[in-house]
Amino acid sequence: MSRLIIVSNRVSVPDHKGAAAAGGLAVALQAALAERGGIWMGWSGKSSGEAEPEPLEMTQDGNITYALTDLTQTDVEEYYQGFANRVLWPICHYRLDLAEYARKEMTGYFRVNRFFAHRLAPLIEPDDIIWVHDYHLIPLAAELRQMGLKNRIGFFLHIPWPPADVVRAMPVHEEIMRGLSSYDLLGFQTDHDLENFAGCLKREGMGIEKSPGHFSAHGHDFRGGAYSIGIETAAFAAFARKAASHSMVHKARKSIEGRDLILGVDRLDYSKGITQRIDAFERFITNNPAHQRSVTYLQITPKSRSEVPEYEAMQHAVAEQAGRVNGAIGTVDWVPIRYINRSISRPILAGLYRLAKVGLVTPLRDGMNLVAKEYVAAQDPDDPGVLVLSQFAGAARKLHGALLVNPYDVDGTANALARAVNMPLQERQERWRGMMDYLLEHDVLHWCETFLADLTAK
Ligand SMILES: O=P(O)(O)OC[C@H]1O[C@H](O[C@H]2O[C@H](CO)[C@@H](O)[C@H](O)[C@H]2O)[C@H](O)[C@@H](O)[C@@H]1O
Ligand SMILES: O=c1ccn([C@@H]2O[C@H](COP(=O)(O)OP(=O)(O)O)[C@@H](O)[C@H]2O)c(=O)[nH]1
Repeated sequence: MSRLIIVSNRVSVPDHKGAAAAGGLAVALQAALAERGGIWMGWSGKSSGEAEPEPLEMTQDGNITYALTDLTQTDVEEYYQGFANRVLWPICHYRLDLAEYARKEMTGYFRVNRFFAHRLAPLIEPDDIIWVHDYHLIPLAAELRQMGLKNRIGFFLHIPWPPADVVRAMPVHEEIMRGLSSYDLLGFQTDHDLENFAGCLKREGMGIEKSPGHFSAHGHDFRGGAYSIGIETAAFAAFARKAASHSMVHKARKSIEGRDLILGVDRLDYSKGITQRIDAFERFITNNPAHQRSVTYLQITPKSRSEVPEYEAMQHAVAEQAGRVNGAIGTVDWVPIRYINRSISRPILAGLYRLAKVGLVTPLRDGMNLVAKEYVAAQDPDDPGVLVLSQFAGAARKLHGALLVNPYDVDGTANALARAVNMPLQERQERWRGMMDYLLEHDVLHWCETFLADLTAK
């Protein structure tokens, strides 16, 4: 078997203390590499100031070698906080209104990709398979090819890919499309993202789809496919069973005093639809006064990308909104919303998911959303909760047992909440069983193996 080299901006080096992981990509890649072993290269998350970063820091943990690089402060600002998270992220989440395009940051983005290529190249042997992840590193294959590399190189996009008219709003869309076209295999989360990509190539006259999933563009033939990322379903379910005895989960159960728990878990990100969700919860209580005091809504929202202005502004907006709603609908003996701004470790999270009668996952747009899958995996088969899920999350393409909502429709989400808390046991079990069977079969290993089988197929 060829050696696997994974490259992603975010790398999660295990600290063996159960520390919370930094989002779904890190969680999934850790699980995928643990099985097969290989090298995982990426950013350390640290800045070297304006000094040239030290050579790669290599760490061995089990069968995984981690290769981390620092970035200069200018690189962090232009590449990560700038072009990746103020242009590509909003554009790919259909938020043209939030995209802040600056030529300097675009130059920094391409410069850091070249820097990654130069640091990675000495590690690569001729038989290695290279798998690049996410929007931070789109130009990496083109850079490696320029250096003469002949290896198979695949790319997986963890976030949505929007339709041509949205992509075209980005001044450097042609360079980005050319970068994507340099890979041997492009993986998207859903069939919709793949269709959008094919539409972009066609609209721009940049390339053609010769047959389903086989493209030709910029003089290069490559393949594209939809590969829904999964979780470690069986392991996560086992986690959740054990978590009931965790003291923190025990305290949480005691503190809700027999009320139904509605749970939201998201990085503090405008794509997650948290403000619309709080509105929907308020509407649910206003329309269903019988549920006053009978539910508690716990929203766990670790801060994310705080140096990016749009994220900083959100911190104030959500905290203020949660406070306002608690003031408006709370009573002397009932606090309707518990809003937490800290990251919770996954073993505890698993226990909280299992405790929750409703998993409320309502992003305005999301590549996949692993929280939705973890919520399902954590349920008690004898008394499962209900997943209320945005139709705009990638997860909604496959989790047919969820109550699907349009997160922009506050009344619709409020009605779904009412339906979820009142759902009879038999319907909950039927809905859950179908989703759990799907997740057991399509776990993170299945995702990894199908992608790599396609990447290595000639
Ligand atoms: O690395 P950060 O800037 O702290 O952000 C965390 C991650 O957010 C995004 O996650 C995406 O990947 C998940 C797994 O495929 C998917 O379920 C989710 O819908 C996506 O939003 C981002 O794409 C990652 O690169 C970040 O590491
Ligand atoms: O306090 C928290 C909040 C989230 N997560 C994990 O972060 C990931 C979030 O992934 P998702 O795909 O839902 O969204 P992303 O943050 O990657 O956009 C999931 O595995 C969560 O279990 C966590 O460990 N602690």
